[in-house]
Parts: sequence; structure tokens; C-alpha cells
Amino acid sequence: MADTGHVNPSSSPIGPEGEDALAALRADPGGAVLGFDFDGTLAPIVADPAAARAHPRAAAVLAALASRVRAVVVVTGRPAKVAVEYGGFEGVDGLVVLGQYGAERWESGALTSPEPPPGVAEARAKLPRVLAAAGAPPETFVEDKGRALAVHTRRCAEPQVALDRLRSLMDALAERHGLVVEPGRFVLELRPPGMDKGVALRAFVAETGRPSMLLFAGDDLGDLAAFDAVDELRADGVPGLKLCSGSAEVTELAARADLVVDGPDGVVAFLESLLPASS
Ligand SMILES: O=P(O)(O)OC[C@H]1O[C@H](O[C@H]2O[C@H](CO)[C@@H](O)[C@H](O)[C@H]2O)[C@H](O)[C@@H](O)[C@@H]1O
Repeated sequence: MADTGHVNPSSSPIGPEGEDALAALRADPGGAVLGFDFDGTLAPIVADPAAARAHPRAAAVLAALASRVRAVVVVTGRPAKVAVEYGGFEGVDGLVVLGQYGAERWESGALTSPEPPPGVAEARAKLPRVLAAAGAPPETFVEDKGRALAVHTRRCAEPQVALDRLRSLMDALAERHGLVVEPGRFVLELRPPGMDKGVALRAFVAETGRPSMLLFAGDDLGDLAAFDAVDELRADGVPGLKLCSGSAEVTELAARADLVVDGPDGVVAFLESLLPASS
């Protein structure tokens, strides 16, 4: 792996533990595990969730890394199949996509997707009434992911105000039907409990074997659980790098990260800098 010291002029200085992790990656790339969020990290944020697509160079850089490291995994709130389609990941050899916060798995063209619990259908039936009761503006948009219902307010005139108005009624709806509310960038998702990106990443690392280093890159609140997993492995002696795809919308990840880069452009440029110059 290449030395990354002089690249990414727009990125924050990297912390010492992040430097250790990069040194471990250079020393033993074949033992490294690299994990990525999708929206906001590999794919630029857009107003319509169905219009999101990965950065034009994301699939190529993930493919190049996947041929050099032990494992590359995308851990996303999207259904795994949707992330594969929007990412252009179908042909990326070795890539694993864990969708719906780890409940689904796509690998080598095969998808595993468990049935949603009945609470999702119950909540789906009641959601329109809840949105009406909360006075949700007409621009409020429900993305039905089968296993989860994501209520988006990005297209509202005051997206944060609209989101805040929904929160307590969404919490009550989730509780009534055995679900949880997952907050994100101008979105509240109703989804089944018991799985998150940290649980998913820990299980993936346990399955692939103790890595020489672990990287996770994310941008949103749901990625904090994966950062927790990196911290836990660090405490167990595995070098770890927490990479933040920075934005003005979410600041919590930057505060926990070893390195903050400028959105998906910065993430892809950083990953390209890890490859030998001829790649
Ligand atoms: O875990 P992720 O891969 O980050 O997915 C989280 C949610 O991302 C999507 O919503 C976000 O991206 C949209 C497209 O850029 C944007 O319009 C929205 O405001 C963001 O919240 C996606 O639609 C959700 O299903 C994902 O769970």
C-alpha cells in the first residue's frame, strides 16, 4: 500500500491511532478489513433517495482494494440489493454488502434477506395517520424499504423543523409495534431492533478472522455504532481507523474520527491514495 502522508490537502490531520492503523495497512494489506457506509460516504447526498448513485470512481477503487486486502464490506441502511444497484457493485469481486443495518447480506450475486417482523406491516398501515397527526408538510416522503420505513424531510422548506415535529409520534409508533427509530440526515426510520452497524461489523470481523487493521468510513449517526466496534477492536489490540466523510449536516462523527475528509469526493480520493501509483 502507498504512503498517504502528502495526499488529501483538504482533510484534517490524522490522529496517532489512525497513523498506526495506516502503518499496519501498509505492513500487512492482506490482513486488513475495510468497511464503508453507502449514502453520504460512497454516494453523494441528493434530495431524492432513488436518485442517489455512488461516486463515479467508487466501484473501481473498492474493486482495486478488494483484490489487495482481506475483505471489503459495505454496511448500509439501504436494502442490500439497492446499494449494489445504486453503487454499481455487481461486478466488484469479493465485495460483501450488508444491507438494512446488517439484517441482509449480498455476496457474489446472492442475496440473503430475512422476512420482516409483523410490526413493520402494522406500522406501515398506521404511518399515514401519524404523519397527518404530526402536521407533516406535503413534501414529506416515505421510502418503503420492505423491512423498514424511512420518513424523509429533506425536501421540506424547513427539514429539521419537520423532522423534530415527527419525532415523538414516530417514537410512540415504533414502541407500539416493537420497532426502533433510527435517526439520520433529515430522515427517521422505523426498523426492527436487534441489529445495527456495530453488531454487523463485529460479526463480519469475527467471521473473517482477526484483522491486521480495521477501517470504517461513515458520515451519519447510524455509523457511530460501527465506530464503537472499531474502538472495541482497538482496545483489543487491533489497529483501527475511523474515517469521517465530513458534512455540515452531521458533526458527531467528525468528533470521533481519526481523519475527516470532504464528503464522498474526499473518501474516494483517500482510498485512491492507498493504492500503488500504477493502479
Ligand atoms: O447507511 P447509509 O448507507 O448511509 O444509508 C442511510 C440512509 O440513506 C438514505 O438517505 C440519505 O440519503 C438520501 C440520498 O442522498 C438523502 O436524500 C437523505 O436525506 C439521506 O437521509 C436512504 O434513503 C435511507 O434509506 C438510508 O437508510
